[in-house]
Amino acid sequence: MDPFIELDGVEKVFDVRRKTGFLKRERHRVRAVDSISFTVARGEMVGYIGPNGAGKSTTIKMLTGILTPSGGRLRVAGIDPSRERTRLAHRMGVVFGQRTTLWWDLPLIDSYKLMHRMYRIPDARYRENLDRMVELLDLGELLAVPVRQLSLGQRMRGDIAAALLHDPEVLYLDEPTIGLDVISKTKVRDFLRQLNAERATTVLLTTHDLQDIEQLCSRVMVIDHGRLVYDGALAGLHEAGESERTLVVDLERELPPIEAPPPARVVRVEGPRQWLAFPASASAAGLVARIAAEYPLVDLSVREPDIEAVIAKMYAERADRAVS
Ligand SMILES: Nc1ncnc2c1ncn2[C@@H]1O[C@H](COP(=O)(O)OP(=O)(O)OP(=O)(O)O)[C@@H](O)[C@H]1O
Repeated sequence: MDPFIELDGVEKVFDVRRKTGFLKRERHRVRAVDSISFTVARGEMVGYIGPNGAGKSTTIKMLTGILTPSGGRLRVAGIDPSRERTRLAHRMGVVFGQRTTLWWDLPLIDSYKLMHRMYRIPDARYRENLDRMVELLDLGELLAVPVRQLSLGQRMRGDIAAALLHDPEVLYLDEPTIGLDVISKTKVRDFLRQLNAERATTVLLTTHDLQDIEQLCSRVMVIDHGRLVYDGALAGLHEAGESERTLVVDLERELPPIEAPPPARVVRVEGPRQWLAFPASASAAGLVARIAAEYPLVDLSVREPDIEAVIAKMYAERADRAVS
């Protein structure tokens, strides 16, 4: 593996002053990122998720060199971002879903022309990249439109193109699909998939929309209270979250709750239909055989745990542990 992004025990502590009385201020420290270590290989597309205030944006700001870590070691392409931010700027692209890097009053194309000069992109490369972005992100008719007149989805596509005109090796995306309609989301996701496949651009993606992760990332990192609590395949989150699957059983008639072998248990009864929860890691076969032998079974289906529920459960369990 060629580690492109490397974090080793990285920390970020903010000193915050809080007003506690008329003239009284109290200082306290917020540990926004708490000893995080991970590596991302060149060409990987990784999801970086966590609840509000978990430390995602702080991590991205350190990766881009906007913030300096309070401790630990951080390198991107072998470069310390906070020390050599300008050198790294030519090799990375950043898109913040809630902010734009485009000039509000100018037509989209003028922002691109300004970036062409700012990043000193060679003419041929600029033209080639621009043509490609215009085609893939469907920007043709938007180039002459002032940015403030673009819809959110159009502006987001415009911002993604802007972040990629200089051919960065790594792209940081902070909520790239926030507020977009389904069609725009699909366009953005299709484009990112293609970019990653064709150019092997390394992508770190922060999102609250788990479909972004499901459709784009084979690896996901979960951060909570500044700590990395999971790093692995999306599918593995089910086990990490100790989630449950549901067996939906249709009986011939309304009956009292099925007596299932624990930990399986009936969680809902509606007429002849009953819902049984059982651990996602267990096989359904034994449970199904037992119910079929003892009850007048008409039909059944197994429902996989919904990934959002798994993650919500994971956060809730960690919060419980922190309190107890
Ligand atoms: N400049 C700052 N000064 C003081 N505290 C800060 C600063 N920036 C972030 N924090 C605090 O650090 C913690 C992590 O914030 P961060 O913005 O990184 O979270 P996040 O995971 O990106 O959240 P969200 O999903 O809401 O954007 C929060 O408690 C936040 O209040």
